[in-house]
Amino acid sequence: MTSLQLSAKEEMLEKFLDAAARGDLSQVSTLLSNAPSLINQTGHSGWTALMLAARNGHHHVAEKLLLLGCDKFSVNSSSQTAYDIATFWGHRHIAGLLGRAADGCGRILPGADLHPHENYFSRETLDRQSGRRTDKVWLEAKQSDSETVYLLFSNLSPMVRTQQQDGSEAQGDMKLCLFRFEEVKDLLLKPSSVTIFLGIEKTKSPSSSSSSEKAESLSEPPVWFAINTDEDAAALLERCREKNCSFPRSPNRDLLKLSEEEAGVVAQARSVLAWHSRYSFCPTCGGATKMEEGGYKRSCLNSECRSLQGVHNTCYPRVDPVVIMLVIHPDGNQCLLGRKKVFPVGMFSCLAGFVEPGETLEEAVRRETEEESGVTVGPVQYVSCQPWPMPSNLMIGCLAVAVSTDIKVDEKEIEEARWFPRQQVIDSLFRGDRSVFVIPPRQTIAHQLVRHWICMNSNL
Ligand SMILES: NC(=O)c1ccc[n+]([C@@H]2O[C@H](COP(=O)([O-])OP(=O)(O)OC[C@H]3O[C@@H](n4cnc5c(N)ncnc54)[C@H](O)[C@@H]3O)[C@@H](O)[C@H]2O)c1
Ligand SMILES: [Mg+2]
Ligand SMILES: [Mg+2]
Ligand SMILES: [Mg+2]
Ligand SMILES: [Zn+2]
Repeated sequence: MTSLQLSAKEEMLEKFLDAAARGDLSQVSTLLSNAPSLINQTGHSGWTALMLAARNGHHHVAEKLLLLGCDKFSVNSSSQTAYDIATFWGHRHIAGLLGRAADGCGRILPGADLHPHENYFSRETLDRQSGRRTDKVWLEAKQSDSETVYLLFSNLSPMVRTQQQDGSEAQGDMKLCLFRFEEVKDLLLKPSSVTIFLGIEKTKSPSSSSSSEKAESLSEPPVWFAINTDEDAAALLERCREKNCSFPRSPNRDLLKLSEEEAGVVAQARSVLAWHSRYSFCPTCGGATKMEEGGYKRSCLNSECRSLQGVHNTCYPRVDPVVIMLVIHPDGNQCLLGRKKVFPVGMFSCLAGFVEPGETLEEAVRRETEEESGVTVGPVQYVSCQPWPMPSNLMIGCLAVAVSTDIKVDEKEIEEARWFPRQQVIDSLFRGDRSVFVIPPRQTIAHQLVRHWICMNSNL
């Protein structure tokens, strides 16, 4: 492609985005009929036409873009969808349009917020195909298929390559190293390796595919597996043809640099691999176990073991539910955030805690808030959840309303907790002001809960 062609394309994109931002429906329609691929493209700011229409309150443009199949879930560099933007700028009619489920679910679940809140670590790019896990013949055939994709984990860390050499922390700076069967087949045979089936790549929407693409899509998309091995890490890195590869040492920080798609795959793979590494022996009798069902089951080898009678949850990968809550002051204008000693300087986050056996989510929110801050909580509302693969938590995000306001922290866990006025939260969240406090990164559900609260009532 020549630079002239490239600039003509760029010019057309600029025109298209500008028309969407101005609400010029006829120009948006004309440009799209000439170049349909413009629909999901972003400009320098990382904003799509839909985001610009949502920002400026152009309902008719947003409606047209949705009708033509644009992706309403894509996010800008601040992780905002068009829905977030419409809500933040107070364009409720557009937020309503974007939040509406196409199949009329709104009638069946009146009053429900049907806009799916997508958190980091939650995007599902693979179809897990759980039915295939018991098909040993199919799994074995797929393991040696030349199209199959392997992720390589060492000490539960995936091999990644870093794009930037300046130690940048930005999301997308890290990419997973992908391997083929030939490159890892020796590892599959090692008794100490654990190989799990992740799923099949999801196919793209068939609506716009040409006939040649349709023929191609008849063959099954690539299958993904993950291997965890205790082979020497330096020798493993030599297997990769890419430069700047490593196994990140600090998952809590480093795994936040992946793209949304790759983070979703890692959330699944790391949690299941961590379960295998922690549950080598049968929790019921202490006997040896064997892996089954593509890595989604471990069965005891002791034929007398009680875990073999009926269904035992010890045989399946564990998930630990954790409630995480943004507690709102009874005046509606302050929220409760706390800090642990281990947090980076100045950082305050939502309170959180493990759900205990025999406890509802609402009770867990009330108990943990009261334990950690001394504040009593009344109504609790679920917002969204986030898999947190360190090693296998499910963070259940809630808003809660306080009925008492005096703070008395549990010093064993929390160093300090405070009520933060809405304006201070806005300054930290949107203006990057670190003078009062620092909010956790946007990949955390804590950040998203705070953002949700601010956007919920904003009419700026
Ligand atoms: N993604 C986010 O935004 C975010 C924010 C805050 C916390 N988190 C995660 O939530 C998790 C729980 O939060 P917390 O530490 O405040 O919980 P918490 O307040 O319940 O306190 C943790 C303590 O509970 C005990 N405990 C009870 N059940 C446990 C279990 N199943 N596993 C481990 N420990 C258990 C341990 O003694 C542990 O030290 C942490 O692991 C943290 O990584 C994520
Ligand atoms: Mg806690
Ligand atoms: Mg606690
Ligand atoms: Mg607890
Ligand atoms: Zn057993």
